[in-house]
Amino acid sequence: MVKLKNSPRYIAFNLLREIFSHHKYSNKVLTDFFQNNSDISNRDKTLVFQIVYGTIKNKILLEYFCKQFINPTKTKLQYQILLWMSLYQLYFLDRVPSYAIVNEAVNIVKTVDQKVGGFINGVLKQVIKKYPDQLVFTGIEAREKLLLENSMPAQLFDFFAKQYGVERAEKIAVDSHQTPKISLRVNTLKISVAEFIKKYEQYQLTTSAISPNALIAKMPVINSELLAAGLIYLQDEMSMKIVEVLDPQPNEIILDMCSAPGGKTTYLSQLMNNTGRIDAYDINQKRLDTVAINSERLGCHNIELHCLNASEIISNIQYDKILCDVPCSGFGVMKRKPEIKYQPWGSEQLTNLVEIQKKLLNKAYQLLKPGGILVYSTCTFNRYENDDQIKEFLHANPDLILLEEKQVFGDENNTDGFYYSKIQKQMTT
Ligand SMILES: C[S@@+](CC[C@H](N)C(=O)[O-])C[C@H]1O[C@@H](n2cnc3c(N)ncnc32)[C@H](O)[C@@H]1O
Repeated sequence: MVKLKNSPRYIAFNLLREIFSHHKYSNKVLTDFFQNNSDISNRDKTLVFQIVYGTIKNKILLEYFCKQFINPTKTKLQYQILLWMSLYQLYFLDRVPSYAIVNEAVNIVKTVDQKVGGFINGVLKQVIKKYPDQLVFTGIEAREKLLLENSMPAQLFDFFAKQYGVERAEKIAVDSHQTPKISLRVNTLKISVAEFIKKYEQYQLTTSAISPNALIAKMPVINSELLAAGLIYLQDEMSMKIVEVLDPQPNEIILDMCSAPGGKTTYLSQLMNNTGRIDAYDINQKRLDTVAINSERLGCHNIELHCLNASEIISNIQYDKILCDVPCSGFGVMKRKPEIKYQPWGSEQLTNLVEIQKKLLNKAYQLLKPGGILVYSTCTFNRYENDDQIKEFLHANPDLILLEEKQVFGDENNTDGFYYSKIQKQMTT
């Protein structure tokens, strides 16, 4: 039993249960787990990561094939999860023979309930008999195939199609299933981009067409010494672009209303060359601690942290510039966090987010000096959170001018999807 508890599949099963039962984010669950279990070998870590991430990424497809053999309404979620992850290993990973996958699934389920071993064994053997080599679709239409292949819930697809058209929704679905690039920001507080490229060519780096300080790596940098030394921050190119749109200058006083985990805050600091001051707020203390850790690692010394609901800031400061990078539905980062697709998105959840964003925007308006610049951004595709939100904001505050607005879709440059608008408060006459 001790052996089983250390097995990557048993670990993956438990992490997947946690993610699916409590709507948690896989990157957070995986990071926390590995931080608390540093004795796991790199090889086992990779397998756990592959099974967890691959099962989530392909959940709708795996569920579709499992349903041919079980009645999901009568099968507990945890047994379905075990079947999904077993099918993922059988048809997407080629390292392990099928009998080993079946045996281990049976042993895993026995730790939950001895009596269910036969059921899991039977289902998996039927699946292998029907699909000896690969999972094949029969008799389904193009739309259903697209949704299954990209594990896109039909309701979410229709939501995108209603707002942006069917063609765009199809691109969103396909992009949501791609593998994101390894994009990193060179911390020019410590090293220049040119020097970095020369010194670390083993990561097979290429420059970015989107940001001068971004590089794309072919080799993984996740466990590298570069992170520990604060030479890089793992950041999507579009996330960097948003900071560049705000265009922070040395010695300015800048407000960052929703700063955690600190990707944009520390980039602001970098572009200001550690001068001036950034007031960085976040409502969540644990997440704000991460901003502190990242700032320390990157050598950013012009950041003051405040744990508070930023829509309730009481201050006389009139900021030169404000970044309002609000909490949002996050549909632009589905290829990094595929579980976003399966959250129970209803009008209530989305309306709540829109209300929070509106309050943050209203506070930003109060705290922006005349002539000052505000950048509002989300990492999502949803007009209510994006262009409609800003239209209403501008309508309510006629002294604001829209300087720039953009909805970026992830397929355009294999980046995360983002929306931003750059707004200026007119000088009083
Ligand atoms: C999109 S994330 C920010 C990402 C960050 N700007 C970056 O680039 O690393 C949104 C953040 O807003 C925080 N948040 C949510 N509601 C808030 C509020 N009312 N006031 C301040 N922060 C809030 C969340 O805790 C979360 O960390």
